[in-house]
Amino acid sequence: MSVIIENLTARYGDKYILKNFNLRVEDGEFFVILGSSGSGKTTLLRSIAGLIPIDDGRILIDGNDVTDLYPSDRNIAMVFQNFALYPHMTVYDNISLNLKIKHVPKDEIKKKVSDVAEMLHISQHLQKYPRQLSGGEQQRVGIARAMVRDPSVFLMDEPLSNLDAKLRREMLGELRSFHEKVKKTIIYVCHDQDEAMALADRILVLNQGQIMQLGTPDELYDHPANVFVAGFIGNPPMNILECDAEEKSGGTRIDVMNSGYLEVDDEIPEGKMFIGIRPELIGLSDHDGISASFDYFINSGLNAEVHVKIGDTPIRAVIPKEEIPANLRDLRNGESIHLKVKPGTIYLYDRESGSIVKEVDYGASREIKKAD
Ligand SMILES: Nc1ncnc2c1ncn2[C@@H]1O[C@H](COP(=O)(O)OP(=O)(O)OP(=O)(O)O)[C@@H](O)[C@H]1O
Repeated sequence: MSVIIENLTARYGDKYILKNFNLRVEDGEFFVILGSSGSGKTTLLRSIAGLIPIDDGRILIDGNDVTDLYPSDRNIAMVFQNFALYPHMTVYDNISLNLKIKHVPKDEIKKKVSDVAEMLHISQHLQKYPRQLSGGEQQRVGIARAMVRDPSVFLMDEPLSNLDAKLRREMLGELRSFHEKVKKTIIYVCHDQDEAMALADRILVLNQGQIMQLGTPDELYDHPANVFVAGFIGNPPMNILECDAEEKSGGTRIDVMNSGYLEVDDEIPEGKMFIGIRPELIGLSDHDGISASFDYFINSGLNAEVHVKIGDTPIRAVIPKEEIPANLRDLRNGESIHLKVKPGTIYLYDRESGSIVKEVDYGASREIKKAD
């Protein structure tokens, strides 16, 4: 079912967290709210759940105004970061508790619990206590407990953040397939862009209560609308560097931190901006290109993440295995190195507002010229 938020205002004391906030989540969407700590994600989720009072605005679930309803009457279920299971109850009792409170007949409870337990691969644990389960299993119990209530909307607040990296990866896949099975609206809060990219149909990037961008994972990755999103999406994130654009016959010359320049055929407004270059587009060169100094590298086997600096500004390059220079291991910290930019999209952002000025297909047009 759809969730519509109209002109929501929420504050703690005199501190406004969300002001005239509007959002529409479509029926059946896996919708992720992504933002760093303190951006207002939990406040937004709790407002939808009815767990905190809101100052102004309306919340509609499936077209019905639920603003004045108790959380229990909103037909939503929440899954929390800390699982919040009752330690003295078995898994079966934890999952079935809400149904018992609602006096659902015993047979029906049994069938519902057995169905969700099967779907979440926890059937063999129903008679155990939470402490006898791994973190991932406990989290599945938390989801099962939300699921048996058959809500219209699932609200999930960082449900995977207490799990170790390997388990979190596994759970990402399971959550996606869970969503495909139940086809319910899920609103999911997290601060990890990898998690958001893996799960979401659409992502809302939130910063200090403001929507920075809303779009599909690909839209956010391919067309980040501002430096905030550019620096948030992508792992490692995009390099954002100061630059200065100057018109040059038939194109533009972009000076990068007085350490080198790129020439593009596009016409770009002249002046100081930020240039955004994905780490995957940066290569190393022996002599020409943008001057930088070597810092260190991390070899992942598949590629090398090379860290360099221009002045105090760190820059990351991700070099595929086959392009790693033979002398990389010999480079010393502080040694002079040169960067080249491979053909691909580069981004120019306004220095003041941080908004996108232009996306430029760097290198492509010149390659076409060569082909002529
Ligand atoms: N009960 C409260 N009383 C006062 N201020 C609060 C309260 N809860 C949250 N805040 C403040 O509101 C702001 C937004 O908090 P919120 O929990 O919504 O952020 P978040 O994006 O979910 O962060 P995190 O990822 O750290 O949970 C923060 O500055 C926080 O300190």
